[in-house]
Amino acid sequence: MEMAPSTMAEMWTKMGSTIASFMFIWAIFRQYCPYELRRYIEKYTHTITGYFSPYIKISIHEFTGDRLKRSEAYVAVEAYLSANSSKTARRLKAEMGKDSTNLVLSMDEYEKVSDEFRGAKVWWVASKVVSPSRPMGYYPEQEKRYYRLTFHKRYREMITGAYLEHVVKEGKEIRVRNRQRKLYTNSPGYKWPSYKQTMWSHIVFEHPATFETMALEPSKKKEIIEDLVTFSQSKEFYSRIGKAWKRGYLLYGPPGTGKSTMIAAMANLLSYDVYDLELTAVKDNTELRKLLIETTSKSIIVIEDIDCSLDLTGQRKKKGGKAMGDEEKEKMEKERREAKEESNHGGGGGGSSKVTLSGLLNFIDGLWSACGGERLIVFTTNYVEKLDPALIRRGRMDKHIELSYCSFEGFKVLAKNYLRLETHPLFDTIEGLMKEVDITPADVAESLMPKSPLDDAERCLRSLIQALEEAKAEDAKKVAEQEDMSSKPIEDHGGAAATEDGVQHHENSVSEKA
Ligand SMILES: Nc1ncnc2c1ncn2[C@@H]1O[C@H](COP(=O)(O)OP(=O)(O)OP(=O)(O)O)[C@@H](O)[C@H]1O
Ligand SMILES: [Mg+2]
Repeated sequence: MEMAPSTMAEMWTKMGSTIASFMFIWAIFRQYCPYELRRYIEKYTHTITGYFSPYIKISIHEFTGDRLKRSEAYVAVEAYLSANSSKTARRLKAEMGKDSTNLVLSMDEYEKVSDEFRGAKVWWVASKVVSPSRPMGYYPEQEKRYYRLTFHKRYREMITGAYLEHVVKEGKEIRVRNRQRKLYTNSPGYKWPSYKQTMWSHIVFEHPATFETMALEPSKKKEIIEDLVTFSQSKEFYSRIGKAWKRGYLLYGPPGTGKSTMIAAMANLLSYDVYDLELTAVKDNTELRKLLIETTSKSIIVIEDIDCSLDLTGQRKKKGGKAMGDEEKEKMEKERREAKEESNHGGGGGGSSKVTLSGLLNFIDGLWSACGGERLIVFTTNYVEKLDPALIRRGRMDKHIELSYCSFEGFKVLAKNYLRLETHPLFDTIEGLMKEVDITPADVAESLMPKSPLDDAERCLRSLIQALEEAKAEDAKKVAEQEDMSSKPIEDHGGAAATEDGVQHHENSVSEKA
Protein backbone atom coordinates (compact mmCIF):
# COMPACT_ATOMS: atom_id res chain seq x y z
CA MET A 1 0.00 0.00 0.00
CA GLU A 2 1.37 3.39 -0.96
CA MET A 3 1.38 6.25 1.46
CA ALA A 4 -0.12 9.60 0.52
CA PRO A 5 2.56 12.23 -0.22
CA SER A 6 1.23 14.53 2.51
CA THR A 7 1.53 11.71 5.10
CA MET A 8 5.08 10.97 3.90
CA ALA A 9 6.06 14.61 4.26
CA GLU A 10 4.56 14.75 7.73
CA MET A 11 6.42 11.63 8.74
CA TRP A 12 9.76 13.04 7.50
CA THR A 13 9.12 16.32 9.27
CA LYS A 14 8.34 14.45 12.49
CA MET A 15 11.44 12.32 12.21
CA GLY A 16 13.57 15.36 11.43
CA SER A 17 12.27 17.28 14.40
CA THR A 18 12.72 14.27 16.72
CA ILE A 19 16.37 13.91 15.64
CA ALA A 20 16.94 17.65 15.97
CA SER A 21 15.40 17.67 19.49
CA PHE A 22 17.49 14.68 20.49
CA MET A 23 20.67 16.32 19.25
CA PHE A 24 19.76 19.55 21.01
CA ILE A 25 19.16 17.73 24.31
CA TRP A 26 22.43 15.78 23.88
CA ALA A 27 24.34 19.01 23.21
CA ILE A 28 22.86 20.63 26.35
CA PHE A 29 23.59 17.47 28.29
CA ARG A 30 27.23 17.40 27.14
CA GLN A 31 27.62 21.06 27.99
CA TYR A 32 26.14 21.03 31.49
CA CYS A 33 26.28 17.46 32.72
CA PRO A 34 29.25 16.96 35.11
CA TYR A 35 32.19 15.36 33.34
CA GLU A 36 32.29 12.27 35.60
CA LEU A 37 28.55 11.57 35.13
CA ARG A 38 28.88 11.93 31.39
CA ARG A 39 31.80 9.49 31.27
CA TYR A 40 29.80 7.10 33.43
CA ILE A 41 26.79 7.18 31.11
CA GLU A 42 28.96 6.87 28.00
CA LYS A 43 30.77 3.89 29.51
CA TYR A 44 27.55 1.96 30.19
CA THR A 45 26.03 2.87 26.82
CA HIS A 46 29.14 1.40 25.17
CA THR A 47 28.93 -1.76 27.26
CA ILE A 48 25.28 -2.32 26.38
CA THR A 49 25.74 -1.68 22.64
CA GLY A 50 28.83 -3.93 22.78
CA TYR A 51 26.61 -6.94 23.59
CA PHE A 52 24.63 -6.53 20.39
CA SER A 53 27.13 -5.09 17.96
CA PRO A 54 29.09 -7.50 15.73
CA TYR A 55 31.91 -4.95 15.46
CA ILE A 56 35.12 -4.78 17.42
CA LYS A 57 36.87 -1.52 18.23
CA ILE A 58 40.52 -0.95 19.04
CA SER A 59 41.76 2.42 20.31
CA ILE A 60 45.32 3.61 19.87
CA HIS A 61 46.07 6.53 22.15
CA GLU A 62 48.66 9.23 21.53
CA PHE A 63 50.00 9.13 25.08
CA THR A 64 49.88 5.91 27.01
CA GLY A 65 50.05 5.39 30.79
CA ASP A 66 53.38 7.07 31.57
CA ARG A 67 52.52 10.07 29.38
CA LEU A 68 56.17 10.89 28.82
CA LYS A 69 56.40 10.07 25.15
CA ARG A 70 54.00 9.84 22.22
CA SER A 71 53.12 6.22 21.69
CA GLU A 72 55.06 4.62 18.88
CA ALA A 73 51.96 2.81 17.67
CA TYR A 74 50.01 6.08 17.44
CA VAL A 75 52.79 7.75 15.47
CA ALA A 76 53.01 4.81 13.07
CA VAL A 77 49.23 4.71 12.54
CA GLU A 78 49.24 8.47 11.99
CA ALA A 79 51.84 8.09 9.23
CA TYR A 80 50.03 5.12 7.69
CA LEU A 81 46.71 6.95 7.61
CA SER A 82 48.27 10.17 6.27
CA ALA A 83 49.59 8.26 3.31
CA ASN A 84 46.50 6.13 2.76
CA SER A 85 43.63 8.40 3.69
CA SER A 86 44.38 11.55 1.73
CA LYS A 87 42.59 10.17 -1.34
CA THR A 88 39.41 9.10 0.44
CA ALA A 89 38.98 11.37 3.48
CA ARG A 90 36.81 14.43 2.99
CA ARG A 91 38.20 16.58 5.78
CA LEU A 92 41.96 16.84 5.73
CA LYS A 93 44.56 18.90 7.49
CA ALA A 94 47.73 20.09 5.79
CA GLU A 95 51.22 20.38 7.25
CA MET A 96 54.54 21.34 5.72
CA GLY A 97 56.38 18.26 4.49
CA LYS A 98 59.98 17.28 3.96
CA ASP A 99 62.34 20.11 2.91
CA SER A 100 59.47 22.61 3.27
CA THR A 101 58.58 22.19 -0.37
CA ASN A 102 55.25 20.44 -0.23
CA LEU A 103 52.19 20.10 1.96
CA VAL A 104 51.46 16.74 3.53
CA LEU A 105 47.77 15.92 3.96
CA SER A 106 46.38 13.83 6.78
CA MET A 107 42.87 13.14 8.06
CA ASP A 108 41.35 15.76 10.29
CA GLU A 109 39.83 15.13 13.72
CA TYR A 110 36.58 13.13 13.81
CA GLU A 111 37.11 12.12 10.19
CA LYS A 112 36.36 8.52 9.24
CA VAL A 113 38.11 6.56 6.50
CA SER A 114 37.91 2.97 5.41
CA ASP A 115 40.66 0.57 4.46
CA GLU A 116 40.73 -2.93 2.99
CA PHE A 117 43.02 -5.78 3.85
CA ARG A 118 42.78 -9.26 2.29
CA GLY A 119 39.08 -8.73 1.56
CA ALA A 120 38.22 -7.39 5.03
CA LYS A 121 36.90 -3.87 5.40
CA VAL A 122 37.96 -1.76 8.38
CA TRP A 123 37.25 1.81 9.45
CA TRP A 124 39.53 4.29 11.13
CA VAL A 125 38.37 7.39 13.03
CA ALA A 126 40.64 10.13 14.38
CA SER A 127 39.14 11.33 17.62
CA LYS A 128 39.94 12.97 20.94
CA VAL A 129 38.72 13.12 24.52
CA VAL A 130 38.76 16.55 26.10
CA SER A 131 39.25 16.47 29.84
CA PRO A 132 37.91 19.53 31.66
CA SER A 133 40.14 22.37 32.84
CA ARG A 134 41.28 22.32 36.46
CA PRO A 135 39.11 24.19 39.01
CA MET A 136 41.40 27.22 39.29
CA GLY A 137 41.33 27.58 35.53
CA TYR A 138 45.10 27.78 35.38
CA TYR A 139 45.60 24.71 33.21
CA PRO A 140 43.65 24.68 29.98
CA GLU A 141 41.61 21.71 28.82
CA GLN A 142 43.73 18.68 27.98
CA GLU A 143 43.13 16.88 24.73
CA LYS A 144 43.86 13.19 24.52
CA ARG A 145 43.91 12.15 20.91
CA TYR A 146 43.44 8.62 19.67
CA TYR A 147 42.65 6.58 16.59
CA ARG A 148 39.86 4.04 16.68
CA LEU A 149 39.84 1.02 14.42
CA THR A 150 36.52 -0.75 13.83
CA PHE A 151 36.09 -4.10 12.08
CA HIS A 152 33.76 -7.09 12.00
CA LYS A 153 34.38 -9.74 14.63
CA ARG A 154 34.75 -12.44 12.01
CA TYR A 155 38.10 -10.85 11.00
CA ARG A 156 39.34 -10.60 14.56
CA GLU A 157 42.41 -12.77 14.21
CA MET A 158 43.58 -11.37 10.91
CA ILE A 159 43.08 -7.74 11.87
CA THR A 160 44.68 -7.94 15.31
CA GLY A 161 47.57 -9.91 13.85
CA ALA A 162 48.58 -9.40 10.24
CA TYR A 163 46.73 -6.15 9.54
CA LEU A 164 48.01 -4.22 12.55
CA GLU A 165 51.53 -5.50 11.89
CA HIS A 166 51.21 -4.29 8.30
CA VAL A 167 49.96 -0.85 9.44
CA VAL A 168 52.79 -0.34 11.95
CA LYS A 169 55.48 -1.57 9.56
CA GLU A 170 54.30 0.56 6.67
CA GLY A 171 53.72 3.55 8.98
CA LYS A 172 57.30 3.36 10.24
CA GLU A 173 58.67 3.14 6.72
CA ILE A 174 56.60 6.13 5.63
CA ARG A 175 57.85 8.12 8.60
CA VAL A 176 61.47 7.45 7.74
CA ARG A 177 60.82 8.38 4.09
CA ASN A 178 58.89 11.57 4.79
CA ARG A 179 60.66 12.59 7.92
CA GLN A 180 61.37 16.27 8.04
CA ARG A 181 64.46 16.36 10.15
CA LYS A 182 64.40 18.71 13.10
CA LEU A 183 66.78 20.81 15.09
CA TYR A 184 65.66 20.95 18.70
CA THR A 185 66.72 23.37 21.39
CA ASN A 186 65.99 23.75 25.09
CA SER A 187 67.24 27.34 25.01
CA PRO A 188 65.24 29.72 27.25
CA GLY A 189 64.80 32.03 24.26
CA TYR A 190 62.01 29.67 23.26
CA LYS A 191 60.26 29.45 26.63
CA TRP A 192 57.58 26.80 26.71
CA PRO A 193 54.32 27.30 28.56
CA SER A 194 54.13 25.23 31.74
CA TYR A 195 51.31 23.01 30.48
CA LYS A 196 53.04 22.13 27.21
CA GLN A 197 53.96 18.49 27.02
CA THR A 198 57.46 18.82 25.60
CA MET A 199 60.47 20.73 26.89
CA TRP A 200 62.13 21.04 23.51
CA SER A 201 61.33 23.57 20.81
CA HIS A 202 62.25 22.79 17.24
CA ILE A 203 62.75 24.15 13.78
CA VAL A 204 63.40 22.28 10.55
CA PHE A 205 66.99 21.11 10.26
CA GLU A 206 68.36 22.37 6.96
CA HIS A 207 72.14 22.55 7.33
CA PRO A 208 73.76 21.67 3.97
CA ALA A 209 77.12 20.40 5.33
CA THR A 210 78.20 16.93 4.24
CA PHE A 211 81.38 14.92 4.71
CA GLU A 212 82.07 15.42 1.02
CA THR A 213 82.32 19.18 1.45
CA MET A 214 84.39 18.98 4.63
CA ALA A 215 88.08 19.76 4.51
CA LEU A 216 89.48 16.75 6.28
CA GLU A 217 92.23 14.27 5.67
CA PRO A 218 90.67 11.57 3.40
CA SER A 219 91.64 8.59 5.58
CA LYS A 220 90.26 10.28 8.70
CA LYS A 221 87.08 11.16 6.85
CA LYS A 222 86.66 7.56 5.70
CA GLU A 223 87.26 6.25 9.20
CA ILE A 224 84.62 8.55 10.73
CA ILE A 225 82.04 7.74 8.06
CA GLU A 226 82.61 4.00 8.49
CA ASP A 227 82.33 4.33 12.24
CA LEU A 228 79.02 6.18 11.96
CA VAL A 229 77.51 3.85 9.38
CA THR A 230 78.58 0.77 11.35
CA PHE A 231 76.98 2.22 14.45
CA SER A 232 73.69 2.91 12.68
CA GLN A 233 73.53 -0.66 11.41
CA SER A 234 74.44 -2.38 14.65
CA LYS A 235 71.13 -2.72 16.46
CA GLU A 236 71.49 -6.48 16.85
CA PHE A 237 75.11 -6.25 17.87
CA TYR A 238 74.40 -3.78 20.68
CA SER A 239 71.54 -5.87 21.97
CA ARG A 240 73.68 -9.03 21.82
CA ILE A 241 76.49 -7.53 23.89
CA GLY A 242 73.99 -5.99 26.31
CA LYS A 243 74.91 -2.39 25.65
CA ALA A 244 72.60 0.58 25.07
CA TRP A 245 72.53 1.52 21.38
CA LYS A 246 74.36 4.82 21.66
CA ARG A 247 77.80 6.20 20.94
CA GLY A 248 79.68 9.19 22.26
CA TYR A 249 81.86 11.43 20.14
CA LEU A 250 84.18 14.09 21.46
CA LEU A 251 85.15 16.66 18.84
CA TYR A 252 87.99 18.90 19.90
CA GLY A 253 90.25 21.45 18.31
CA PRO A 254 90.79 25.18 17.86
CA PRO A 255 87.91 27.48 16.84
CA GLY A 256 86.96 27.36 13.17
CA THR A 257 88.22 23.84 12.46
CA GLY A 258 84.80 22.39 11.64
CA LYS A 259 83.42 20.85 14.84
CA SER A 260 79.91 22.25 14.43
CA THR A 261 80.08 21.62 10.70
CA MET A 262 80.93 17.98 11.36
CA ILE A 263 77.87 17.55 13.59
CA ALA A 264 75.68 18.77 10.73
CA ALA A 265 77.48 16.42 8.34
CA MET A 266 76.89 13.50 10.75
CA ALA A 267 73.18 14.33 10.98
CA ASN A 268 72.91 14.53 7.21
CA LEU A 269 74.82 11.29 6.68
CA LEU A 270 72.58 9.26 9.00
CA SER A 271 69.36 11.30 8.57
CA TYR A 272 69.19 11.97 12.30
CA ASP A 273 67.50 14.80 14.19
CA VAL A 274 69.72 17.13 16.23
CA TYR A 275 69.07 18.07 19.86
CA ASP A 276 71.23 21.08 20.69
CA LEU A 277 71.35 20.90 24.47
CA GLU A 278 72.13 24.20 26.20
CA LEU A 279 73.34 22.99 29.60
CA THR A 280 73.39 26.38 31.29
CA ALA A 281 69.65 26.64 30.68
CA VAL A 282 68.92 23.34 32.43
CA LYS A 283 67.78 23.99 36.00
CA ASP A 284 69.00 20.80 37.64
CA ASN A 285 69.73 17.12 37.15
CA THR A 286 66.03 16.21 37.21
CA GLU A 287 65.30 18.59 34.36
CA LEU A 288 68.28 17.17 32.47
CA ARG A 289 66.78 13.68 32.79
CA LYS A 290 63.38 14.90 31.58
CA LEU A 291 65.01 16.42 28.53
CA LEU A 292 66.81 13.17 27.83
CA ILE A 293 63.62 11.12 28.06
CA GLU A 294 61.94 13.37 25.54
CA THR A 295 64.58 12.90 22.87
CA THR A 296 63.65 10.50 20.13
CA SER A 297 65.55 7.67 18.53
CA LYS A 298 67.72 8.40 15.45
CA SER A 299 69.08 11.60 16.91
CA ILE A 300 72.26 13.38 17.89
CA ILE A 301 72.37 15.08 21.27
CA VAL A 302 74.90 17.87 21.10
CA ILE A 303 76.55 19.80 23.90
CA GLU A 304 78.71 22.46 22.30
CA ASP A 305 81.69 23.96 24.11
CA ILE A 306 81.28 21.63 27.04
CA ASP A 307 84.12 23.41 28.86
CA CYS A 308 82.08 26.64 28.84
CA SER A 309 78.78 25.02 29.77
CA LEU A 310 79.47 23.92 33.31
CA ASP A 311 82.25 24.27 35.80
CA LEU A 312 83.49 20.80 35.04
CA THR A 313 87.05 21.94 35.35
CA GLY A 314 86.79 23.18 38.95
CA GLN A 315 88.34 20.15 40.61
CA ARG A 316 91.39 20.26 38.43
CA LYS A 317 92.03 23.92 39.03
CA LYS A 318 92.06 23.38 42.78
CA LYS A 319 94.43 20.45 42.49
CA GLY A 320 96.87 22.14 40.18
CA GLY A 321 97.41 25.37 42.14
CA LYS A 322 98.41 28.55 40.40
CA ALA A 323 101.41 28.93 38.18
CA MET A 324 102.94 32.29 37.31
CA GLY A 325 100.79 34.25 34.92
CA ASP A 326 97.74 32.11 35.68
CA GLU A 327 95.64 35.02 36.86
CA GLU A 328 95.89 36.72 33.52
CA LYS A 329 95.21 33.44 31.75
CA GLU A 330 92.17 32.82 33.90
CA LYS A 331 90.82 36.28 33.13
CA MET A 332 91.26 35.70 29.42
CA GLU A 333 89.67 32.28 29.71
CA LYS A 334 86.68 33.76 31.55
CA GLU A 335 86.22 36.35 28.82
CA ARG A 336 86.44 33.65 26.18
CA ARG A 337 83.79 31.52 27.92
CA GLU A 338 81.45 34.48 28.26
CA ALA A 339 81.88 35.42 24.63
CA LYS A 340 81.23 31.80 23.56
CA GLU A 341 78.13 31.50 25.71
CA GLU A 342 76.81 34.74 24.33
CA SER A 343 77.53 33.92 20.70
CA ASN A 344 76.16 30.39 20.98
CA HIS A 345 72.95 31.19 22.73
CA GLY A 346 72.20 34.86 22.32
CA GLY A 347 73.20 35.48 25.94
CA GLY A 348 70.21 33.53 27.21
CA GLY A 349 72.14 31.02 29.28
CA GLY A 350 71.44 32.59 32.62
CA GLY A 351 74.15 30.57 34.37
CA SER A 352 71.91 29.51 37.26
CA SER A 353 72.17 25.82 36.37
CA LYS A 354 72.54 23.33 39.20
CA VAL A 355 73.49 20.49 36.89
CA THR A 356 76.44 18.63 38.37
CA LEU A 357 79.16 16.54 36.81
CA SER A 358 77.56 13.39 38.21
CA GLY A 359 74.20 14.47 36.76
CA LEU A 360 75.84 14.83 33.38
CA LEU A 361 77.61 11.47 33.65
CA ASN A 362 74.28 9.88 34.48
CA PHE A 363 72.77 11.62 31.48
CA ILE A 364 75.37 10.05 29.23
CA ASP A 365 75.42 6.51 30.49
CA GLY A 366 72.99 6.12 33.35
CA LEU A 367 70.01 3.81 33.19
CA TRP A 368 67.81 6.44 31.57
CA SER A 369 70.23 7.01 28.74
CA ALA A 370 69.29 3.62 27.28
CA CYS A 371 65.69 4.58 26.54
CA GLY A 372 64.99 5.40 22.93
CA GLY A 373 68.08 3.86 21.38
CA GLU A 374 70.04 4.76 18.24
CA ARG A 375 71.52 7.94 19.57
CA LEU A 376 74.78 9.77 19.27
CA ILE A 377 76.00 12.09 22.00
CA VAL A 378 78.48 14.66 20.77
CA PHE A 379 80.54 17.05 22.87
CA THR A 380 82.64 19.79 21.37
CA THR A 381 85.41 21.73 23.05
CA ASN A 382 88.36 23.91 22.21
CA TYR A 383 90.29 22.69 25.25
CA VAL A 384 90.10 18.94 25.65
CA GLU A 385 92.78 18.91 28.35
CA LYS A 386 90.58 20.98 30.63
CA LEU A 387 87.75 18.47 30.79
CA ASP A 388 87.39 16.07 33.66
CA PRO A 389 88.83 12.70 32.56
CA ALA A 390 85.72 10.93 33.90
CA LEU A 391 83.59 12.81 31.42
CA ILE A 392 85.54 11.82 28.35
CA ARG A 393 86.80 8.36 29.19
CA ARG A 394 86.25 5.71 26.51
CA GLY A 395 82.87 4.13 27.00
CA ARG A 396 81.33 7.54 27.62
CA MET A 397 82.93 9.38 24.77
CA ASP A 398 83.82 6.38 22.65
CA LYS A 399 85.53 8.22 19.85
CA HIS A 400 87.75 11.25 20.25
CA ILE A 401 88.19 13.20 17.03
CA GLU A 402 90.69 15.98 16.76
CA LEU A 403 89.91 18.67 14.24
CA SER A 404 92.99 20.63 13.56
CA TYR A 405 94.38 23.28 11.25
CA CYS A 406 93.85 22.96 7.54
CA SER A 407 96.15 20.62 5.66
CA PHE A 408 96.97 21.00 1.97
CA GLU A 409 94.60 18.08 1.27
CA GLY A 410 91.90 19.95 3.16
CA PHE A 411 92.63 23.07 1.15
CA LYS A 412 92.17 21.10 -2.08
CA VAL A 413 88.69 20.02 -0.97
CA LEU A 414 87.79 23.64 -0.22
CA ALA A 415 89.26 24.86 -3.53
CA LYS A 416 87.14 22.28 -5.33
CA ASN A 417 84.00 23.30 -3.43
CA TYR A 418 84.45 27.04 -3.54
CA LEU A 419 86.28 27.61 -6.85
CA ARG A 420 85.70 24.33 -8.74
CA LEU A 421 89.45 24.05 -9.08
CA GLU A 422 91.28 20.73 -9.00
CA THR A 423 94.67 22.23 -9.74
CA HIS A 424 96.26 25.63 -10.37
CA PRO A 425 99.83 26.96 -10.72
CA LEU A 426 99.40 28.85 -7.40
CA PHE A 427 98.73 25.60 -5.50
CA ASP A 428 102.47 24.97 -5.02
CA THR A 429 102.99 28.34 -3.36
CA ILE A 430 100.02 27.67 -1.10
CA GLU A 431 101.29 24.20 -0.19
CA GLY A 432 104.69 25.67 0.77
CA LEU A 433 103.14 28.36 2.94
CA MET A 434 100.73 25.93 4.60
CA LYS A 435 103.67 23.85 5.77
CA GLU A 436 105.07 26.90 7.54
CA VAL A 437 101.96 28.40 9.16
CA ASP A 438 98.74 27.21 10.67
CA ILE A 439 95.48 28.36 9.22
CA THR A 440 92.02 27.12 10.15
CA PRO A 441 89.66 25.75 7.50
CA ALA A 442 87.32 28.60 8.44
CA ASP A 443 90.02 31.15 7.47
CA VAL A 444 90.82 29.31 4.23
CA ALA A 445 87.11 29.20 3.41
CA GLU A 446 86.79 32.91 4.10
CA SER A 447 89.73 33.74 1.77
CA LEU A 448 88.31 31.57 -1.00
CA MET A 449 84.93 33.23 -0.84
CA PRO A 450 84.46 35.70 -3.74
CA LYS A 451 84.01 39.19 -2.29
CA SER A 452 82.76 40.87 -5.45
CA PRO A 453 81.31 39.76 -8.79
CA LEU A 454 84.73 40.47 -10.34
CA ASP A 455 86.57 38.03 -8.07
CA ASP A 456 87.76 35.06 -10.11
CA ALA A 457 89.51 31.94 -8.84
CA GLU A 458 92.96 33.44 -9.14
CA ARG A 459 92.03 36.48 -7.07
CA CYS A 460 90.64 34.25 -4.36
CA LEU A 461 93.82 32.15 -4.31
CA ARG A 462 95.93 35.29 -4.09
CA SER A 463 93.79 36.48 -1.22
CA LEU A 464 94.57 33.18 0.57
CA ILE A 465 98.29 33.58 -0.14
CA GLN A 466 98.13 37.05 1.36
CA ALA A 467 96.35 35.71 4.48
CA LEU A 468 99.01 33.00 4.84
CA GLU A 469 101.84 35.48 4.44
CA GLU A 470 100.31 37.78 7.04
CA ALA A 471 99.96 34.85 9.45
CA LYS A 472 103.60 33.93 8.79
CA ALA A 473 104.77 37.48 9.55
CA GLU A 474 102.64 37.50 12.71
CA ASP A 475 104.20 34.21 13.87
CA ALA A 476 107.71 35.52 13.21
CA LYS A 477 106.91 38.62 15.26
CA LYS A 478 105.66 36.51 18.17
CA VAL A 479 108.75 34.32 18.14
CA ALA A 480 111.00 37.38 18.14
CA GLU A 481 109.09 38.83 21.08
CA GLN A 482 109.37 35.60 23.02
CA GLU A 483 113.06 35.28 22.38
CA ASP A 484 113.43 38.84 23.52
CA MET A 485 111.53 38.11 26.74
CA SER A 486 113.32 34.88 27.53
CA SER A 487 116.69 36.58 27.16
CA LYS A 488 115.83 38.62 30.31
CA PRO A 489 116.65 36.48 33.42
CA ILE A 490 113.55 37.57 35.43
CA GLU A 491 111.25 36.25 32.80
CA ASP A 492 112.29 32.62 33.10
CA HIS A 493 108.94 31.89 34.74
CA GLY A 494 107.21 33.58 31.87
CA GLY A 495 108.89 31.11 29.54
CA ALA A 496 107.61 28.21 31.64
CA ALA A 497 104.11 29.61 31.61
CA ALA A 498 104.28 30.10 27.90
CA THR A 499 104.60 26.36 27.39
CA GLU A 500 101.11 25.96 28.77
CA ASP A 501 99.39 28.63 26.79
CA GLY A 502 98.01 28.83 23.32
CA VAL A 503 101.41 28.70 21.62
CA GLN A 504 102.10 25.25 23.01
CA HIS A 505 98.65 24.04 22.02
CA HIS A 506 99.25 25.42 18.60
CA GLU A 507 102.49 23.48 18.20
CA ASN A 508 100.89 20.23 19.27
CA SER A 509 98.29 20.68 16.63
CA VAL A 510 100.87 21.35 13.94
CA SER A 511 102.46 18.00 14.56
CA GLU A 512 99.08 16.36 14.19
CA LYS A 513 98.11 18.34 11.14
CA ALA A 514 97.20 16.14 8.23
N1 LIG B 1 86.85 21.22 8.04
C1 LIG B 1 86.08 22.10 7.42
N2 LIG B 1 85.62 21.87 6.18
C2 LIG B 1 84.87 22.75 5.53
N3 LIG B 1 84.52 23.94 6.04
C3 LIG B 1 84.94 24.25 7.27
C4 LIG B 1 85.73 23.33 8.03
N4 LIG B 1 86.01 23.90 9.20
C5 LIG B 1 85.41 25.09 9.20
N5 LIG B 1 84.77 25.31 8.05
C6 LIG B 1 84.03 26.53 7.70
O1 LIG B 1 84.23 27.44 8.74
C7 LIG B 1 83.03 27.82 9.36
C8 LIG B 1 83.15 27.68 10.88
O2 LIG B 1 83.33 26.34 11.22
P1 LIG B 1 82.68 25.66 12.50
O3 LIG B 1 81.60 26.50 13.04
O4 LIG B 1 82.33 24.26 12.16
O5 LIG B 1 83.90 25.68 13.49
P2 LIG B 1 84.01 25.14 14.97
O6 LIG B 1 85.15 24.20 15.02
O7 LIG B 1 82.70 24.65 15.41
O8 LIG B 1 84.40 26.46 15.76
P3 LIG B 1 84.13 26.84 17.30
O9 LIG B 1 85.09 26.07 18.12
O10 LIG B 1 84.41 28.30 17.35
O11 LIG B 1 82.71 26.51 17.57
C9 LIG B 1 81.97 26.91 8.81
O12 LIG B 1 80.83 27.63 8.48
C10 LIG B 1 82.57 26.29 7.59
O13 LIG B 1 82.13 26.99 6.45
MG1 LIG C 1 81.29 25.33 16.81
